[in-house]
This record gives sequence, structure tokens and C-alpha cells, in this order.
Amino acid sequence: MPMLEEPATRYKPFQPTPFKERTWPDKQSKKAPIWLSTDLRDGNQSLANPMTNLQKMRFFRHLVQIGFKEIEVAYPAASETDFAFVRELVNTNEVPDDVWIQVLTPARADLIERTFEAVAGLKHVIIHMYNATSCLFREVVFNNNREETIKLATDHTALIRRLAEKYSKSHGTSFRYEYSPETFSQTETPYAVEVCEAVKKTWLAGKESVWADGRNEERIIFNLPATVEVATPNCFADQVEQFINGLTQREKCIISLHTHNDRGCAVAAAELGVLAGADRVEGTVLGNGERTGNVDLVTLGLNYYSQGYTPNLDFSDMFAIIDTVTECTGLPVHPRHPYAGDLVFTAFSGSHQDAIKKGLEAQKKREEAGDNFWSVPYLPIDPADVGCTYEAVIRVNSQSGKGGVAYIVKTALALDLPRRMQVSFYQIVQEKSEVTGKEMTVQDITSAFREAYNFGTGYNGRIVLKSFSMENQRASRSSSVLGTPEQSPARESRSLSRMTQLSLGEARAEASPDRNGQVNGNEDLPSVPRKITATVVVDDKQYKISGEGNGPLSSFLEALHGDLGIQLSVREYSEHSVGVGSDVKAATYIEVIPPNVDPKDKTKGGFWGVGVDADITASGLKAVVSAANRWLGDQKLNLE
Ligand SMILES: CC(=O)SCCNC(=O)CCNC(=O)[C@H](O)C(C)(C)COP(=O)(O)OP(=O)(O)OC[C@H]1O[C@@H](n2cnc3c(N)ncnc32)[C@H](O)[C@@H]1OP(=O)(O)O
Ligand SMILES: CC(C)C(=O)C(=O)O
Ligand SMILES: [Mg+2]
Repeated sequence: MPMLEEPATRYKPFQPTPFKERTWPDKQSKKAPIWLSTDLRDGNQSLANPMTNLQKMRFFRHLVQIGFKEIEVAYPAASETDFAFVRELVNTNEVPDDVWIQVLTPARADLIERTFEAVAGLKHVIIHMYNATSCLFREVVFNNNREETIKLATDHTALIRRLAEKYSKSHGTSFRYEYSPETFSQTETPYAVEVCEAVKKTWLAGKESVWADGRNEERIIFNLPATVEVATPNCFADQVEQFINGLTQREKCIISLHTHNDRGCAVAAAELGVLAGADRVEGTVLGNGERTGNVDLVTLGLNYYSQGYTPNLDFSDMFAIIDTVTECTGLPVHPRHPYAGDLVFTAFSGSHQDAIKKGLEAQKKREEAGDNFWSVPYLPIDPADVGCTYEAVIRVNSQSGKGGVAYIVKTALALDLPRRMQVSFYQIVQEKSEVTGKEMTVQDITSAFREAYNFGTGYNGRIVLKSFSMENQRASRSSSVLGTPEQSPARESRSLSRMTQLSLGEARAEASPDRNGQVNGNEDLPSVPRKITATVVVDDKQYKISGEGNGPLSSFLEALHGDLGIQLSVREYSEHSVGVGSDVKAATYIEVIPPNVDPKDKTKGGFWGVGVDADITASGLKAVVSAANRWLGDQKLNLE
């Protein structure tokens, strides 16, 4: 059947009860509510294949590990399996002393009795009874009027009270009682109050303590379910506040919420319901449950966390939680699931990536200065807090930008590319990703980088630098940066396989800092005249070349020009250190231009290269070779 042109002929809008006294919109929730996990009951009853008791036990242990202190474990009267699971908890002593086991029963005497048999011997038990109270259920399901519905609830509450008194004496169990006016959000609120008042009166009229230690702890839990979510969350919050206002002896009641997600608003309804005065929330880990699910306690809990309030639940190992949930329920977790999905901390789009990259760098600096507050664009919490690495934060496809690509190069290769080189490499990545139309993995990007810049073992270009030696041309003179007297004529000979660390001053003699604190080339600075002699291989043939200049780079460029006819000059230079201590290396980035290119118009004609070496001179020369190879491409060289 197609969708109706006039849905009003089939569906009636929800009619909220007028409630002007509401105060919840002005409130803030600064403390997490009491949590109850109903994964093993409401979650389980909605599965095509309910969990085995082995799976239930695994899930139970994980719930305890996460920190739940109240866990609804079964509907014991439903089946032998459910009954046996509760008995297993008793017999194996699985339940920590501070955890309350909750079990659900309908308002039926035989099933209530069976429920008590199941929990006999546990230390702390919440008996949870429900009966639906809405007009639709009264008329269609139970054929009960209002009074009969109240009587159904109170008669069975009285039975539960009697059995609780009996079992607390005989088995040393402490009991609490939870009553759910099922379909609360579809029930006339004043009538829901009337039912609960009657239930409370019955429960509190009990003769003896239902606590094993004889304590007079009689707080009753009223659990208000949006059994089916039928209205906007503000309507639910109104109902909760109206219910609480109508209730007497508030101090003897715990108000609990149990929202379902039919309209996709279970989290919002629970949050607003807590603002409206509720103390407790029932739900499931990652939201499994009837139809569209119960409220997701991971989302709710981490919503508190992201505001700086402890959820009293530990979600730090989200991967383990996902494993338990998926393996026990057989249901997948959506990749966009808040806080838990595979993609929720991932940015593919360029502007998001750019902001995240800048944000993470700024965050690191703030943290180094002692400010730990998290403030990174697009990331509401630190992914590391829920056990995620930063690897998945930025992933690259055709929607991505230079910032994202540069982030991956930085995290995977420890290379912090200068801005204009980022733009240049981004074009290479963009072309590749448009050809495939698919995501570029970290491996794809690092391979593209290595190929483009002949970076790393096995990625040689047509020109390869084998070894070099430097010779100073003038008598003793101080290095302009370090101020160390140099011996003259000094000759250092280095093979590229094992180089000693040289002073930064050698390369910086040709360089000055740019606005990013990196060091840029400046051939005009006073420096020591140098002569370089280098062995290079070009197209598999070896050449010995030499040249003179103000420093190693200019000498080498001169040698390339004079001996090989490769005429290039440096337009931009920068460097940074990689690693720390004795493992520190220098990474050098150089942009070269051929003579026909305007050095001032930086939008055109440059070729970037990169070099990394423990020796800063060698890293600079490698960067020149890398850039020269990019310039060379597959042009023909006239060398005899
Ligand atoms: C919203 C919720 O999640 S409520 C919890 C729902 N969970 C479950 O139902 C899971 C476990 N349930 C079961 O295994 C079975 O339904 C049982 C064992 C409880 C009962 O099974 P059956 O006796 O075969 O009854 P059936 O499943 O058909 O239940 C419907 C009957 O229970 C009645 N009923 C429904 N809810 C309640 C209740 N809360 N209290 C008392 N009676 C109830 C219905 O009116 C109907 O009565 P009728 O047979 O006189 O018309
Ligand atoms: C038993 C009740 C609390 C329930 O699960 C619901 O109404 O959704
Ligand atoms: Mg439910």
C-alpha cells in the first residue's frame, strides 16, 4: 500500500495534557542517575534467537565490569532457560555483594511465585512487576476498567510483599520492589499517579521488613515506561514532572524511566525525564531492545561524561563492549552509533580534517602547558577516552583536503610537510583517489608519498646520491649559527650509509626561520664557501660531480648544473627534527625551480623534495635529489 495522501484519516496526533507548571526546561542535570541494565531481559526478549545462558553469563560479567549496580537478568517465569540462569547466578556465587539483581514478572500469582523460587538465595533482589495502564490496553488487552486495573496491581503487589517477607526471612535476601505502569506515556498521567499511589500504599502497609538485616528501607521504585514512544521528548518530560508532582511521600519513592526508541528520541526523552525529576534510568548497552530498541546507556552515560560529569560507568574499552554485545546478541553495531560506531570519530571531508588536525595540534600544545581541557573541533570527546586510537580520526577519499592528507603523512611517516608541499602532495593524492573513486588507505597514501618523492629504501629515482664530501674553502671562520670555530681547510668525507651528526649550523648557514618557526633557505646569508664532491648515479650510470657555493646545498646544486646540466635553484627550504635523543634525525623539505620559472610567483613551477637523515647536510642533499627527480620526471638528459 502506498503512503496515504491524508495520513490524518488513519493517525491521530498525540494530545499532550496541558501542564503549565513545568520547571524542567530551566534545569541542568549535573549528576548521573542510577542505572539499571535490562540487556539480559528487555534486550534478550526482543531477539530472534535469545541468548544462551553461556552468553548471558558472559554479558552479565561484562555489565558488572562496566560498573552496573542494578541488573535485570531475566523474566524467570518465562522459560526454563531464564529460570536456570537465575539459579546459576545463585549457585555459582557470581553476584558481587553491591549488585542488585532485578527480575521481571507480570501480575499473575503463579508467575510471581515462580519468580521468587528463582531468586531464592540471592543477597539483593529487586522484584519488578508490571501491568499496562493505558486506555487502549485496559480496553483491548485486559478488558479491565480503571478500578479493575488498580486492583490487578494492588492484589499482586500485596502478594509480592508477602512473599518478600517470607523469603527474606527464609533465605536472608534483601528485597526491593519496582512497579511499572506499563505504557505510562500513553496513560492519563493523573490516572498513572492514582495506580502508583495505590501500589505504594499496599507495599508500605507490609508488616515486616523485607531487608535481611531488618532495616526499614522501604523505598519503592516507580518505573515510568515509554513502552512505545509516541510523542516528542518534551511531552514525556511533562508527564514525568506531572507524575512526580502528583505523588505523595516522594522521599519513599525512586522515580525510574524506561524509554524506547520508536521515534528515535529515547535518549532525549530520558535526558529530559531526568531534568523533570527522575532518579534512575533503565536501558541497554548500545540500545538493543524491543523494536527500535531501549534507550542506549552508552550514549546517555557518555553524554554526562562529555559535560564533565562522571557516568559511574566505565566505557574505556569500547571495543571489548562492542565484542560482548555483538557476539551475545548477534546484532551489529551501526558504524554511526554515537560514541561506539566505527566511523564516529572519523572525518573524510576536507574542512573537517583541516579543523581536526589544527585542533589536535593546538590541544597537544595546551596539554604541554598544563591545560588538559578537551577542545577539538568536530570531536566532542577525546577518542582515546573510549579506547580508540587517533588512526581512524582522519581518513582520506575524494572529499578530503590537504590537511587530512598531511595529517596522515605526519602520523604515519613523522613528516610535518610545509604548507605549500601539502598542497602539492594533496594534488597527487586527489588524482589517485578520483581514478579509483575509493578511500585512500594510510598504506595507499604513504606509498604514493614514497613514490612521488623517492622517499625511503626501494623508492630510488633516476638520480641517486651515493656519497659526498665537503671541503671548506676559506681559513678558520666561525659558523654563523653555532659560533663554533671551523678548521680550515677541513675535509669531511661521508658515505651515505653511515653518517655522523653534523652541526645544524651548516645547513642553517644557508637558511633563516620562516613564520612557522621552520627554517627557510636564504642563499644571501653570510656563510662559509664550500666545495662538494659527490658520487651520483643517473639512469644506472655513476658520475663523480663537484661544485662550489656558500654552503652544501648551493655547492651541490652547482655540481648538478656544472657536471650534469641540471640547472635548479632553491625557492623554499624548511626542516624539523624527527625523534628525540640519540635517535634524532633531520627532515628537510626543499622546493626547487628551473631557470625559466619566476621565483616570486610561488603558485607556479616548483618541484618539492624531502630528505631525512641523522646528518642534517645529508638530509638537505637528499631533499635536493628528491626534488630534482620530481623535476626530471621522464625527460631525456643529455649526458655522455
Ligand atoms: C513491555 C514489556 O516488555 S512487558 C514484558 C514482556 N516480556 C515477555 O512477555 C517475555 C516473557 N513472556 C512469556 O514468556 C509469556 O508471555 C508468559 C510466560 C509470561 C505468559 O505466557 P502465556 O500464559 O502463554 O500468555 P501470553 O504470552 O499469551 O500472555 C498474554 C496474557 O497475559 C496477560 N498479561 C499481559 N501482561 C500482563 C501483566 N503484566 N500482568 C498480568 N497479565 C498480563 C494478557 O492479558 C493475556 O491474558 P489472557 O491470556 O487472559 O488473554
Ligand atoms: C516491563 C516494562 C518496564 C517494559 O519493558 C516496557 O514497558 O517497555
Ligand atoms: Mg521495555
